[in-house]
Amino acid sequence: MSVLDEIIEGVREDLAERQARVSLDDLKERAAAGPPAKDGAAALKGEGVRVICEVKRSSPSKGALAAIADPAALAVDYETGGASVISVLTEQRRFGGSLADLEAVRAKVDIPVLRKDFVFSAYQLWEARAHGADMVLLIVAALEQQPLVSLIERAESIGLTPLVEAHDEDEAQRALDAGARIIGINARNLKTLEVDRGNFARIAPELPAHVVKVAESGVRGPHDLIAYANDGADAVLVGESLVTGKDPKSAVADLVAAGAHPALRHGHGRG
Ligand SMILES: O=P(O)(O)OC[C@@H](O)[C@@H](O)c1c[nH]c2ccccc12
Repeated sequence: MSVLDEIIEGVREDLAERQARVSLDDLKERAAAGPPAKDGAAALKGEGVRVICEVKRSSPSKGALAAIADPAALAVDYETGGASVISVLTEQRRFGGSLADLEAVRAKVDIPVLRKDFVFSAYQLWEARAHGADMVLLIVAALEQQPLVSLIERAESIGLTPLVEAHDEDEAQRALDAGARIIGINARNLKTLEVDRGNFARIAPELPAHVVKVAESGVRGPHDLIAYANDGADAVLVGESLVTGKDPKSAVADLVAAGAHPALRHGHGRG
């Protein structure tokens, strides 16, 4: 069994427990009572390279990364540093996250918030919306094509902007076929946990211009952002280097400054 399969098995068990406690109708009511979702796509477009900052306590590859007693305070630091979107891991067993984290972050920031989890059901989309998410991650490697198509459509119909994650050419093609408008290329293979920063450079140039391209994982600092920018990234998604660093606010500011550099404008350094 791959790491991804193991994670999904745990997610299924935890989901069954929540589904037994909270009805879909309850979630829909909560979602309707809250403010409408913010436009995640708009937040990632425009000049320069945008930075998505992640609240991440642990990971299957590295174990514990940071305690993060106050995820909302960290998210405020990210926002103050210039983040465009906050990603909140809600998977409990391997990443140490929760829906409570998502809700706490949502309450304190104004920028769009992404629910980062292993989503395979409409129930999880409603959970995301009910707890304040504006965006949701959908992982191609974890989904058959038909569910992927349905989840993208369903997410959009309830106001969530899907970020569709691929890690190789085939998955990127499946994401495109499924109608994804924002595609994340993960440097990490979720089945083996190996990181290959070359993934993005291989795949991104093949994607149509209208697709928002997000480089995910392995960004250690501004030099990695600039490399991704030169390969056509519209945004980067950063977790570990921010939560393990001393000063997340200034680390984000350094990334944002690198991403806003005039040399990267107009085709991100290729024009
Ligand atoms: O911590 P990093 O290397 O900066 O990576 C962040 C993010 O890309 C990573 O957490 C991630 C990318 N895709 C995922 C899917 C599920 C869980 C986590 C992820």
